Amino acid sequence: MAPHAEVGLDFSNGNGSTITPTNKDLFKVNSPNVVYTDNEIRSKYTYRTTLVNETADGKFEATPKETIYDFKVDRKVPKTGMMLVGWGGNNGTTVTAGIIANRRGLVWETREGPRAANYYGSVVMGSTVKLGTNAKTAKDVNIPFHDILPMVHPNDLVIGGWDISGLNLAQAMDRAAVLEPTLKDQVKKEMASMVPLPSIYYPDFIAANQEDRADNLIKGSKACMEHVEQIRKDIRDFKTTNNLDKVIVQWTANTERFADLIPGVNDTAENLMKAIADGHEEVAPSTVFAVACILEGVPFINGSPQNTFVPGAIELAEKHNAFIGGDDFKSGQTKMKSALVDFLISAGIKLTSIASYNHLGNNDGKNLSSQRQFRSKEISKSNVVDDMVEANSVLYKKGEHPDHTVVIKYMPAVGDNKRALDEYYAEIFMGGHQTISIFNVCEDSLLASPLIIDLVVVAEMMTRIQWKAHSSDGATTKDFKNFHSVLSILSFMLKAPLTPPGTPVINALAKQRSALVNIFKACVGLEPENDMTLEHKLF
Ligand SMILES: NC(=O)c1ccc[n+]([C@@H]2O[C@H](COP(=O)([O-])OP(=O)(O)OC[C@H]3O[C@@H](n4cnc5c(N)ncnc54)[C@H](O)[C@@H]3O)[C@@H](O)[C@H]2O)c1
Ligand SMILES: O=P([O-])([O-])O[C@@H]1[C@@H](O)[C@H](O)[C@@H](O)[C@H](O)[C@@H]1O
Repeated sequence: MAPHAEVGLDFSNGNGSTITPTNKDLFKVNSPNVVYTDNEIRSKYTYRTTLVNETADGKFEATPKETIYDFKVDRKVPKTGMMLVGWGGNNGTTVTAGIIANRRGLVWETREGPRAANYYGSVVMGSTVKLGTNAKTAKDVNIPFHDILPMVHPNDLVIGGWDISGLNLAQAMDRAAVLEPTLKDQVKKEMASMVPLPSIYYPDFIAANQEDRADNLIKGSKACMEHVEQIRKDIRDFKTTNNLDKVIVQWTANTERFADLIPGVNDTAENLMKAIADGHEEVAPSTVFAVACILEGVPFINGSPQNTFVPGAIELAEKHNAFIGGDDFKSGQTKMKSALVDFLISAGIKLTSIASYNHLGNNDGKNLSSQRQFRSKEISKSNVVDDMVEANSVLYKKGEHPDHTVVIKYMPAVGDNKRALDEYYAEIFMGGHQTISIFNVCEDSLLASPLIIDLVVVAEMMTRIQWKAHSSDGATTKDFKNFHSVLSILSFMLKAPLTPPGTPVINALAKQRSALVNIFKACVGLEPENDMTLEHKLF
């Protein structure tokens, strides 16, 4: 019997043998539940959970549950384009220069001596995951995250995008004042040839202080179908010109004010499309970009905190089986918060207040100096503790939560080098208190740029993973399906993770990373990392 027939994965390359992984794969899973061919990795994965029922006397009954999934991964790594909205900004210019520097293996002089290009801060390119334990030594074997599945390499990304400012990327990089001159000198020729496409500009959605850079515009100051169609054409032209297989679009433009949620305007896909056609004032530029990408079948990720994905946009994505993700890159202060709060509360320490202040002097800070744009950021920076607090009914009564204040001030002098000051105040054993004070200098764009890379690489990978479930009688649904349109798997990189409607939001950083790693491991038939290490305890 073919080694895999017994698990319903009888899959050969037509001449009766199953092709093993090519030598470019760092590892091969040796399992009857995993089949490799030239084009695909197929796995059969048993997902184990526990269903809990509350009994009449207020106790719980826990019942283990097993669901078997088939996963299919397309192994062909596509030629991929990354189009950034706000390409001429601090993040856009920095991530572009960073990828060029890595692609060319650049080294540049600094006061502390030579520095070489790297992808530090990228979970995909800079972290490792545990593959298993060495059969002989029983020591952990850890491999680069990027090698778990056949992912796009950032060096191969073709980069483009839009900006309301017409500066070329070299001029914009100088304006951003993020990178060392000795590095800029080595990439500026290539970046000078990069010019952002004109974009849509609806003044009421970003701070008035942004108007002076708005000189590269598509005609029209409110939503219309012409804007949607122009953006779709831009994407198609970029794909054709660069002979791309895939394009992923990310919003790294300015933070917009929240859009009002209005029944009949943005509550359904149909109403949103009608609102755009009617030029409704409440449709934001970021939502127009999201709609254009959904209609074009291109994943769209929102790196800013505004509510781009109004209910109508989410419904439209679901209808078109298109991928969306967001919101708001989780780069410095909030990433620290989502780890520290998880540590304190899961250690049984009762966090009672969080004071979260920062000042920065880049254009993002300038835009956020306007109250309505700041409010978008205040929301995304404040909600990040909710799940951890609600999960601990020992420390917190229902509805009880720590005091939490977020302050952001614009101080031009410090530029992109944001100063974050946090105080965490907690109740500890027998009426004691613990005060944790953190001073965190975040070079904001150097922290955000690797997240832009992670979001593109993971989102693209998700377009090549499909699944189907085995029913209790062992039958499976006929066709493979995509993951849900809302890519909540991206949450590790985002402050306010967008999740499928009605599903829980997980902000705890360790849980977010665990979900990302273990879903990718499941796609090659590997068990989730559980850290029990029984092999080191039971002997
Ligand atoms: N650490 C970080 O840098 C960080 C972390 C989390 C979130 N963010 C968010 O990422 C976004 C970008 O940050 P940044 O520091 O690069 O800001 P930035 O102001 O330097 O860049 C934003 C760019 O967007 C352009 N722009 C504005 N409206 C546009 C539109 N409608 N179409 C196309 N371009 C438009 C601007 O001209 C500017 O070049 C902001 O929303 C910010 O809040 C940044
Ligand atoms: O990611 P993080 O460091 O918590 O949050 C940051 C804010 O503190 C900062 O003021 C803002 O300009 C950045 O866009 C970013 O959102």
